[in-house]
Amino acid sequence: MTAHRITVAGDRPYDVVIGPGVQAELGLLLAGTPRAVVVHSRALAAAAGAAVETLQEAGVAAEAVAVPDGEAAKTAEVAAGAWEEFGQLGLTRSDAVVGVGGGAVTDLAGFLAATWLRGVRVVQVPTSLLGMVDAAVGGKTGINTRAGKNLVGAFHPPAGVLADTDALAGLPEAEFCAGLAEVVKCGFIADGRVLELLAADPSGRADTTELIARAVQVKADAVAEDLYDTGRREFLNYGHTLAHAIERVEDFTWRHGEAVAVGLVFAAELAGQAGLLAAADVARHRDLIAAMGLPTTYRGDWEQLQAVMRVDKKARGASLRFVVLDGLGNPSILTDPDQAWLDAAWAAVNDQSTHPATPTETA
Ligand SMILES: NC(=O)c1ccc[n+]([C@@H]2O[C@H](COP(=O)([O-])OP(=O)(O)OC[C@H]3O[C@@H](n4cnc5c(N)ncnc54)[C@H](O)[C@@H]3O)[C@@H](O)[C@H]2O)c1
Ligand SMILES: O=C(O)C(=O)C[C@@H](O)[C@H](O)[C@H](O)COP(=O)(O)O
Ligand SMILES: [Zn+2]
Repeated sequence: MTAHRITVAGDRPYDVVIGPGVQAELGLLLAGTPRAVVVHSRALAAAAGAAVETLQEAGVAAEAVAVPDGEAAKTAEVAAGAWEEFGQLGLTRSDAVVGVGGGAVTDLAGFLAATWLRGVRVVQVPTSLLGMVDAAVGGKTGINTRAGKNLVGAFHPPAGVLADTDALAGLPEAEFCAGLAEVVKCGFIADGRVLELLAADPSGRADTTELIARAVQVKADAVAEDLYDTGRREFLNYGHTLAHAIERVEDFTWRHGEAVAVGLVFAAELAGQAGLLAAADVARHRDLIAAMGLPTTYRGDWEQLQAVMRVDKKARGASLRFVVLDGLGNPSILTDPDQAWLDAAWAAVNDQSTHPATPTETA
């Protein structure tokens, strides 16, 4: 099977390569680089080992640096520990960082690359579906703080992204499913074909590579126009205002994609309340997301969630801003929606009678 190659345009364009075995291109991408550190969690030690080997065969002195798994990687303490290791390894500006893992590790690896010596190259090798379709692409890097998700970070585009679909064979089903939340998000905001493919096969297994390529194209188009998130890129945040609040309130024990799934239903309900989205399209959100095996409801403290939403990066001063759809495929920003609309949208996702156990409990 030939690989898909999607170029993300910008000052320093780069390719996202998608397909089986594409990790082997790492040596080519970093040829001539004296040294590289491969940042990974222990869960991905084998994939990181393969990356180190590929680099060494290409003449790059490569070392693996292990960090905690999942959201536990995205802390100031972990970043500080990695900076110390980079110092001991003597990483200079001609060297590079390679991120191997899910979105949490690629977010951290990107942040380390953005901050070390005020910026060294990073190549991302995402191993989760969510990392391939979203996190590893676009140069948003960051870590969490007690106040919220991704509150510290930098825009630091990668030098390349190698989405090796062979890695998905080892990805747990619940993680694959969580990654589909970002895929269906791209369907709702920009690419109706994604919605058709997922409606025909909600598991996402029949057309995985096409779905990855379509989601990456949606992201590439937004990032190329608006790297710094001041306009069109904000639409990629569809569903994330509530999602990030859920993640924070749940102490980052909810999968990002599962929180996004609830956030998408909430955002659709909000647009319905605002008279922007037809009832059938609101129902389409809920039905498709449920068919995909993702949560559509959440039981939580509405006052607390609203307080956390106020530190969302889209907020401006006292104004809350939400990405909503003014019809499918037509995202826009809704500023300071009526409290009654917010309360009604919350009531629609806070349906305790159908609420399952938290996703990580059922994994
Ligand atoms: N920077 C961005 O633009 C952006 C976009 C979307 C999401 N994100 C971030 O990405 C993170 C979520 O990423 P995620 O869903 O990949 O979660 P994750 O990184 O926590 O990975 C989920 C789990 O899957 C495991 N895993 C990953 N690949 C595997 C494989 N091939 N085989 C077996 N296990 C594997 C990981 O070890 C981890 O336990 C969140 O922190 C989110 O904020 C960032
Ligand atoms: O790339 C973007 O821009 C996105 O909004 C993609 C999101 O899926 C992603 O979760 C991102 O990390 C959220 O960004 P944030 O700025 O809200 O932290
Ligand atoms: Zn996201």
